[in-house]
Amino acid sequence: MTQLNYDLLVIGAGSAGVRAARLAAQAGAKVAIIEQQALGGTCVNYGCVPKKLLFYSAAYQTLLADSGQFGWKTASSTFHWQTLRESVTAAVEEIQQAYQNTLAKAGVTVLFGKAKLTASHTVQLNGQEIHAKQLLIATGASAFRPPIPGINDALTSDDMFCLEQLPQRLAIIGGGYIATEFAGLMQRFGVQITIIARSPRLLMGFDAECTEVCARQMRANGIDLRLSQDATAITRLADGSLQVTTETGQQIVADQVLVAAGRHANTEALGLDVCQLDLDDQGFIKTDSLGRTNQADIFALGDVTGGMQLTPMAIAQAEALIRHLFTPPAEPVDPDKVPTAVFSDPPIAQAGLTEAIAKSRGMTVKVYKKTFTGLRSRLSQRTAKNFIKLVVDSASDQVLGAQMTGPDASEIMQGLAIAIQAGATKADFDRTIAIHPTSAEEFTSLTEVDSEKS
Ligand SMILES: Cc1cc2nc3c(=O)[nH]c(=O)nc-3n(C[C@H](O)[C@H](O)[C@H](O)COP(=O)(O)OP(=O)(O)OC[C@H]3O[C@@H](n4cnc5c(N)ncnc54)[C@H](O)[C@@H]3O)c2cc1C
Ligand SMILES: NC(=O)c1ccc[n+]([C@@H]2O[C@H](COP(=O)([O-])OP(=O)(O)OC[C@H]3O[C@@H](n4cnc5c(N)ncnc54)[C@H](O)[C@@H]3O)[C@@H](O)[C@H]2O)c1
Repeated sequence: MTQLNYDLLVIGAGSAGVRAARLAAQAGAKVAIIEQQALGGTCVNYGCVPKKLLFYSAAYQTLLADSGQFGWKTASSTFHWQTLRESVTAAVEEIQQAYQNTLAKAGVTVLFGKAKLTASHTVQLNGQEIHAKQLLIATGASAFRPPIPGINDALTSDDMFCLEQLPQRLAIIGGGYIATEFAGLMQRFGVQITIIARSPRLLMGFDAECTEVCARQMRANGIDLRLSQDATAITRLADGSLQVTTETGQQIVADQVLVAAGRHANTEALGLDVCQLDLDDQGFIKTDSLGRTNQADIFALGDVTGGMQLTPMAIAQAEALIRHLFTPPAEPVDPDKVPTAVFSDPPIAQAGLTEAIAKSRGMTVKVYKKTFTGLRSRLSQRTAKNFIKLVVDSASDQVLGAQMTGPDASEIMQGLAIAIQAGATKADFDRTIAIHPTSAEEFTSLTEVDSEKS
């Protein structure tokens, strides 16, 4: 059996693993990274990147539908899924290649195959034993299938990117990021959507008013939202369609079912028992804020550790760990400062604290918010409303959080996240000169609302 030795061995070449491996190699360590599928992990291959490309495609539906009011005489347009799917695949392959080049340039050895721990410093891969002084587990997460009869007939988000053809009717189980994003995309591509969500509203971690504005618009777009409904079974009917039954006896018939009920840690068959790593009650690897596990020299980062399952979070954790190992001290990532967006239709974005979180921590806050119609809707005649909100600490005037539902929310929020990170006050927002005419300018002129009365 061949033996290989490294300073750091990374398992999983997704957002967390690739960043950690590259930085460690640049700091002078002898590093190898093991990947069982494609470089780039979920974000590049089955997540952020292909999803956002579908999102851009879906936006054309709106633009084309409204173009007449803006003076364009267009021939009737049709949507061709296979063309989009092939363009997206080609773009993803280019990014995989860019990852390969980046790792090679940094001097990281890339090994393909499924890694399994055989001792706390030893991994088995394709019949080889690999030893490392330090081990980093960055194996990510995959779609969780709730244990209900027929669940194996459901698709996961991974499957959505390789569909041969789009279904006419899609039932989506779940009310989080993936459910709302795919509902919006597929609806724009002409698929009839029903969402079956256990929660009383969509996107429970987001501001309730933001999600309400989004849900109202989703309904207006024709999406059937069944909230507070727990799916209890999926049954294949005689004509090949699938029927989802809920706890309250509702029955939804569709051609395909997408399960988007959260993601579970990729730790199965990894051999974690040989090093007695502590896991939480959902199976995620327990770490401290710098990625240290209960075992010396074994670290874990990204989705496999639970918490905020976002690419920038995985990358920031990797940067903090490598700083801790090579150029200490390192500052852990502050989850309160992680902005996020849902690429739903309309999109939602937030930075900092929501009103509910701030209040649950006993903070006294002032709330500023506004519902308005974007200028574009004046010509398109759309009824969609934008909603924006600022949460401000009453004592210091510091802006604790910002939220938005509406077009470009994610792009606008990235700028606001910088202001919040820098500790800007409401007075700073107010004395900022607007860029006119934009939706973002509304953030510079918000007046207070008594959130208890509104
Ligand atoms: C549909 C979807 C859309 C998303 N959209 C966004 C978005 O818009 N913005 C955002 O910030 N986040 C988004 N995310 C979340 C984001 O993709 C993840 O948070 C991020 O990819 C996590 O990175 P990671 O490195 O922890 O894990 P991953 O990227 O999942 O990487 C883990 C890698 O480990 C490999 N692996 C697992 N086990 C083994 C083994 N035994 N041996 C070898 N290799 C192994 C896997 O094949 C995988 O490549 C989305 C996720 C999904 C599913
Ligand atoms: N734009 C982005 O940044 C983005 C996009 C997609 C995914 N992601 C990441 O991926 C993660 C996974 O996405 P997700 O949408 O699968 O998870 P999620 O945690 O966002 O939502 C899961 C949803 O499934 C529901 N649910 C759970 N068990 C259920 C059951 N048995 N029956 C019915 N409903 C059930 C929950 O109530 C919740 O609404 C997200 O938490 C997010 O971190 C991020």
